[in-house]
Amino acid sequence: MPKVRSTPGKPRTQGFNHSNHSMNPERPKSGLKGVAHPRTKGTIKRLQMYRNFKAKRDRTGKILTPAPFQGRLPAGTMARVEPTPKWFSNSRVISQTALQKFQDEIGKAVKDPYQVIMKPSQLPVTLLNEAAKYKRVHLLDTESFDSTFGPKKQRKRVSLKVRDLEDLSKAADDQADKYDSAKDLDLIREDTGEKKAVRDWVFGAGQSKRIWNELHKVVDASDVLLQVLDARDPMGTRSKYIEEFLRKEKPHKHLFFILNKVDLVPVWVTQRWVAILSAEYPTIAFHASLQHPFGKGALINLFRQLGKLHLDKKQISVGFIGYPNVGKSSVINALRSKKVCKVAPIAGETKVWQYITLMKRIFLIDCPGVVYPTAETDTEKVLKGVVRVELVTNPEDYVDSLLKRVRPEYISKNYKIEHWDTSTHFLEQLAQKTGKLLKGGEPDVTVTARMVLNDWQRGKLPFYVPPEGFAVPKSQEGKQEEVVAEDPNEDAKSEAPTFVSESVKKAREFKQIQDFRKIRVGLEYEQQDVKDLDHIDLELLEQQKAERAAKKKARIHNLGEEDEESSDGADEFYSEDEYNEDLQRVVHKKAKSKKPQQLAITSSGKFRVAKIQPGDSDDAGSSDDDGPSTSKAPRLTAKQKRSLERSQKRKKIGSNFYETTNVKNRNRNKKKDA
Ligand SMILES: Nc1nc2c(ncn2[C@@H]2O[C@H](COP(=O)(O)OP(=O)(O)OP(=O)(O)O)[C@@H](O)[C@H]2O)c(=O)[nH]1
Repeated sequence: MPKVRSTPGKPRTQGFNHSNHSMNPERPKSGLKGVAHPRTKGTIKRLQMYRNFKAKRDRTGKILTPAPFQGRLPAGTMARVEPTPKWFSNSRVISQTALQKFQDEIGKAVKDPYQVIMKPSQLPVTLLNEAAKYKRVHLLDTESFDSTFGPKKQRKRVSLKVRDLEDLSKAADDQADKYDSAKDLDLIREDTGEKKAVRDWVFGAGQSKRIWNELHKVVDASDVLLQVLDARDPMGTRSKYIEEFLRKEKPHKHLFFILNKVDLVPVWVTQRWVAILSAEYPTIAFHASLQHPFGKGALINLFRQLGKLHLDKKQISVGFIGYPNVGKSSVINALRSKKVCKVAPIAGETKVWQYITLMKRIFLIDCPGVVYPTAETDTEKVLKGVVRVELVTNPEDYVDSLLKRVRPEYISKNYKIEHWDTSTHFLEQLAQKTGKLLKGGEPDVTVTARMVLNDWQRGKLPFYVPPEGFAVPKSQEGKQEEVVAEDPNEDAKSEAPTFVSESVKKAREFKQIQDFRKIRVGLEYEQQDVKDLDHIDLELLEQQKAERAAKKKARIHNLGEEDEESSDGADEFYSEDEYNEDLQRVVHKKAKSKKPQQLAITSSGKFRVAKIQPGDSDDAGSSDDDGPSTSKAPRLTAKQKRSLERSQKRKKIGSNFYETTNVKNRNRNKKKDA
């Protein structure tokens, strides 16, 4: 029987479609002859969609049935945009005053190195910079109207700088006036026999493309950057270039200063430099030593504050950047109390960046020393320790400047030489004294000069650049002027504010006031170099100390009942000694008690005691495999366990072969005993 359709030629609009047509999503899959891979429903629907989105045209191309987007509504009908709020989901309108307030307040916070903006990516930061609004569309800058239709469509027009003959003669006259024969490279000059010496390659140290790449890798990988400065010459080892780069290009990265080697300068100098530098960036004085570190507590405290501010981040990377030989690797070693980075008294010891884990969430990155593009002379490079003394060709050339920088009393004391006229005279006397002689008893000036320069680079000769605002003693005025005149960072110096209370105020807000009296100065300074400390922060320090002691007492007293929620002053300063002391005391106390409690150190550095719940899981970061603990024994964090182990360990000298080596029969004797 023939099929019956309601309207011949039109597709079926209702009922089941049983046809075997390949575009029928309902067609039966089985029994299709000659079809190896029948189309799935999804494919058919997609193909239908393409078909429906195409306009149907006749042979001449005239549209018979328009595609949905090509249709025109008949005159008089109204087209409406669907009234839904989703059209506005990505935008928000704020009033002009609110925008102004946002720009003022966030703008201030962004520029302040003492403030941290949390989640900057979620703020409309482009609103801060009005220029950004206009910077977005640069269509005409990148592509002019002439080249819009491709390079071949460009109209070739001769570009002439002048329009007529008059213009041309005027331009020629102007050029003739400006001509400077000294700058003319094509001018053939008479050979005077005088030629510029080729610069020694050693003076290019720390400037190679490779080192700069390393620096940029570290900058990119770090959330926080610590610029390590040498306390003897902080402005000379500081890089305005990097600071500017970070401020403009990476405003979300925090920059701090570490004033290292504070054991080599008088304490008041450290105090004053910290105050000067703190006006610009938070500064921490540091002595990178494994035995007697200074500033470690303050730095760890800073990391903890940062960790607390960025609880959303899994880890915080801290990059150490700075001049060669300022002690970046040493600071890392001091923080870890262990030799994890290679350290040497010569520049360029760190070759590539390296990652070091400090805490569970804090990673440190050591960077090779970078020399920034400034107009430094070779003498400055040698005296800043940028170049290795053994590679310098004529070391005696630099001794003269060295003798001008160090007070004669210190030189006399160090080398037991009373008087000298010139640097050569000094070197000759020293060579005689130390037995550095050539054939025929001639003093070996070169080797002696190397020795003196090495002493200087290793911090054996007392020297420091006087901090700004320091009145130079009358007797030393001439010498100090020379030092100041040679300083390449003269601009930076004059920009630096004097010892203002503003910087002290900032440091107080930052809660990193350090007790400079604890610095162990390793060099003997005399006369004018010895000065009292400014008591401006010391009083505050005492006050803070008393407060902390009272709080600590209360904390120890209340230990067991105190809860994290009830604890206040999460940002309080907590020195490293106090921290270790507390840790030991609490660990021992808890280890003795048999209360079924779990002890943990909260992120705020407080001790939190929480009741053990049945089936309570281990701390996420704890990697100890001490086996399952019973509910009765106090559960300790990995750090506490390690500290407990350390305190219980017997002191050994040397090592037992069977304990340190993985040998087959290690437990043979033990079994026998059993
Ligand atoms: N007296 C004193 N010496 C320090 C201090 N910190 C570092 N040094 C010494 O300075 C020298 C250079 O230290 P490094 O840690 O290798 O310096 P660096 O900045 O990593 O050097 P590069 O590897 O060239 O980048 C070493 O001899 C250290 O012992 C400090 O606080 N006090």
